[in-house]
Amino acid sequence: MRGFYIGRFQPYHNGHHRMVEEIATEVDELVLGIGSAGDSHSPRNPFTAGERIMMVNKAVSDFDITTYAVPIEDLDRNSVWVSHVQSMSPAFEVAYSNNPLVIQLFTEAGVEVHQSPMFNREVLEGTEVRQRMIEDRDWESLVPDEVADVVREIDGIERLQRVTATDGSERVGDDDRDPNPC
Ligand SMILES: Nc1ncnc2c1ncn2[C@@H]1O[C@H](COP(=O)(O)OP(=O)(O)OP(=O)(O)O)[C@@H](O)[C@H]1O
Ligand SMILES: NC(=O)c1ccc[n+]([C@@H]2O[C@H](COP(=O)(O)O)[C@@H](O)[C@H]2O)c1
Repeated sequence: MRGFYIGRFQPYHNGHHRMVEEIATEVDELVLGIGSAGDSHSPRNPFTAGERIMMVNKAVSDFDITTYAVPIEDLDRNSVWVSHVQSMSPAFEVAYSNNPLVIQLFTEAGVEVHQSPMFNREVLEGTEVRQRMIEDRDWESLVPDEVADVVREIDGIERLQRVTATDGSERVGDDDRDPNPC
């Protein structure tokens, strides 16, 4: 049986890895959807699809299943997103997600969805990993070694810190202003 698991994987961390470990007991092939594939170089999505494919491929190579990493770009229309995913991915029988919107869209499209427990979510969260990267605190212990190697290879910490920094020109309250005052 072939499964499908999508995430932004910004970066791929030990929570994702535990989830793949569990999924590997249920399927013999797994498609790893690299979500929001067009996004990169921003505080929430610092890494490119290609960089995330490197992280995922290297990290899952020890598991005893066949995996395929497939980049999936976002669409403005949720109602056709599952068809978009299916058009890009090898066919799959079951989708894995803990994301309520993803679960809803797959369920409405008639695709079986399995959820998993959240593993050590207090720290195993992409947001927490990126925050630690920005603050030069220990992030390596939250990701597989292969992912840490990729982040170092691409100078990922320097990039994230730079795209997160402001140039000091913003004023307090700027974000609250109506962009189209009439
Ligand atoms: N610690 C975890 N245990 C189990 N599943 C997780 C864990 N962290 C994320 N997931 C699940 O993996 C999928 C992909 O998650 P995603 O790539 O958005 O990671 P995230 O940690 O939620 O990232 P971010 O904080 O950047 O939004 C989602 O279904 C999410 O619920
Ligand atoms: N309309 C859309 O493009 C659409 C809908 C649902 C999920 N997604 C994507 O699927 C991925 C879901 O992963 P997360 O569980 O990590 O949020 C994200 O990249 C998200 O942007 C996209």
